[in-house]
Amino acid sequence: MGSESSPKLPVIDFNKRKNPNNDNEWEGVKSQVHKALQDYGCFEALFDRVPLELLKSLFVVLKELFDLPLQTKQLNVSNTPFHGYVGQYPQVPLYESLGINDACISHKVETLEKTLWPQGNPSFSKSIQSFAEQVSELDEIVRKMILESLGVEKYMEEHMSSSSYTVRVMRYEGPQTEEAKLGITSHTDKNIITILHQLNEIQGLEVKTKDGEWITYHPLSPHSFVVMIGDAFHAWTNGRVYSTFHRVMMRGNEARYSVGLFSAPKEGHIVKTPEELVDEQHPLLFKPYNHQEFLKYFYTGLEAQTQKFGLKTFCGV
Ligand SMILES: O=C(O)CCC(=O)C(=O)O
Ligand SMILES: [Fe+2]
Repeated sequence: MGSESSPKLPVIDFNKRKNPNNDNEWEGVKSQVHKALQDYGCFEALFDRVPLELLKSLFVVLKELFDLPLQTKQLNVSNTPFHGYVGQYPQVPLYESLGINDACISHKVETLEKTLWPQGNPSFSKSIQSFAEQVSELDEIVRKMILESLGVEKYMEEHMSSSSYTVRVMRYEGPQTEEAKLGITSHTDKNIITILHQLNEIQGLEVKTKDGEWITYHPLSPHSFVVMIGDAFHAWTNGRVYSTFHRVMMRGNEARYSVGLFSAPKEGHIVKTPEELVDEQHPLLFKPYNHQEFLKYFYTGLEAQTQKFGLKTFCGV
């Protein structure tokens, strides 16, 4: 099958300054964002406010990080499941990742830097923090556009202040064969919004459409990011935006490196759908739930092993 007939993710250009004061420009992009997140739960964003030099230095420092001894990487622990060092799983032997919680807060990132490199590695803290700061602009724009599209922008401040940012860095070993091997199992993200960037030329991310077809992501530009809805935003919007299943499939000899910014409800926060989003046509889908408790339930039970939509079993109405 030629690439022309292959399905593609919607592409949305954020490169002109998207400013709420320029109504036409903002409204045009907003309706594209709303449609893409309703239909696909994700899109490819062209977003050039993250300098290429920063992405290059991030790539260099991530190679150094994953080359550290396993015992050193395992020093990055977290109370929240799937937020510290993750790897060495027999089901996904190619996968390794490391989470940097509160990635916009300098002393938190610097503490992790000193844990991983007691002699220091300022390039790590600098590039992680700059990435988080710059990409969080896009996260905020997308969240504002969705709240406005749904007529619930009055919740914007509360929505932003009840969430925090984690950066997660990923490495997928090349399987040394052209036969596709699982990099990461098909899953929906559990957080609010995920913004992913592939740091080298190695493809692998695949997104499942509502029709069950897998779309392979081929970034159009070095400024491409994938913006993806997580379960917490799906629940909060009462299903108006869709959290999509995705996975990584690896081929060939070379390792794939990617990085993501994950906005998520703060520890202890209860995700509760605003009453304005519940009516006869849109009955409540999920009862209010504690995000942290859901993560514990999901990652300690059998749910994580299956392809089921765990939030439904946890708090579906
Ligand atoms: O590496 C990627 O492109 C995808 C990673 C991913 O799906 C995740 O970390 O949740
Ligand atoms: Fe994911």
